Amino acid sequence: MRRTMLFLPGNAPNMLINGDMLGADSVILDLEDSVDPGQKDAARALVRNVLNQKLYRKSEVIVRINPLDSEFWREDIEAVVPSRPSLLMPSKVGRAEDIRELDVFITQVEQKCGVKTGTIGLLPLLETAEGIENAREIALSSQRIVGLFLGGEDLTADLHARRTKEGGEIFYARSRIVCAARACRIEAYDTPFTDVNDEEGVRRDAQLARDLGFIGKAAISPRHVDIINEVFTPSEAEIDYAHQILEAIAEGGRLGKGAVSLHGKMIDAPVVKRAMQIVEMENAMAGGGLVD
Ligand SMILES: CC(=O)SCCNC(=O)CCNC(=O)[C@H](O)C(C)(C)COP(=O)(O)OP(=O)(O)OC[C@H]1O[C@@H](n2cnc3c(N)ncnc32)[C@H](O)[C@@H]1OP(=O)(O)O
Ligand SMILES: O=C([O-])CC(=O)C(=O)O
Ligand SMILES: [Mg+2]
Repeated sequence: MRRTMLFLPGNAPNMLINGDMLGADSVILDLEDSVDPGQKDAARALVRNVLNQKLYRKSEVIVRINPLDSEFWREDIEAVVPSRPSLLMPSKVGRAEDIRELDVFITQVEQKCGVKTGTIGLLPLLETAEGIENAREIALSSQRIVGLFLGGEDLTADLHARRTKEGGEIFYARSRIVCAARACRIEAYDTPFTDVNDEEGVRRDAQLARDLGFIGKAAISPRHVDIINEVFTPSEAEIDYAHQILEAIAEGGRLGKGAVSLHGKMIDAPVVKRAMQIVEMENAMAGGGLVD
């Protein structure tokens, strides 16, 4: 499960040291926008140390790298791939060709440092109008890709829109990313909510994302982690209802019915599919494992 993905600036040792204790399923060690251009070398060295020392035992480690039109991305990859993060998050991905170029370079670095080809996965960050429009082609551009990630802050700037807590300005992008990801049988992950102090706001924003089909969400503050985890974890009531649905349809099946009524609501194949998704999540939680 990647319910909560906590961003940590790659040049903030105090945050990096504590990052594994904050309850996030994944951490995203950032070499991009939270690191000043003059600090990129220092951040790479720090992130590599964190990876080599295996400071993260509970959270999956993802490294966000600089965009392909920057001078930094090759050095980012050379610095961290030998230390094998689970995933790289390329930022501001606009086109499938960007990912293909990146894939070739990652393969070269993997070969150079004796890492098996294809070990490093990719979670592209789509945060430009071009990236949103090309979401499906990007999703299909490399076997390394495990999901698509929405970056609402840069996207809003690129759209010349206004960022609101309600998120109307990114509604289309959210839906498009979920649809493109699911069309390619991968998952979609939502942008962070940036008001650190607004706990109700982050809860509402996470609920909206889950309703739309995202299976996890970024956080920029440890204060958002428990809330996001809760929203993306099926509640006991949801799990109980899912089991009731499976029992009701099994009983219907014995009577030769494909649609039955449960508490006045119609239960048929798509409702059963959704119930099975909840039960799968319940089982994944019980297993406690990370999934791709
Ligand atoms: C649009 C984008 O690109 S988002 C992704 C890039 N941005 C980031 O990575 C930013 C990550 N977050 C942060 O840097 C900070 O949380 C800020 C700047 C947003 C807010 O900073 P502050 O107001 O100082 O946070 P706050 O007072 O809530 O911090 C409380 C504690 O949590 C720690 N903390 C804050 N954010 C994080 C984090 N993301 N990860 C780990 N620890 C953190 C602080 O170090 C502090 O610890 P301390 O009490 O031991 O000193
Ligand atoms: O990675 C993210 O979700 C945050 C980000 O860069 C953005 O919103 O521009
Ligand atoms: Mg961004």
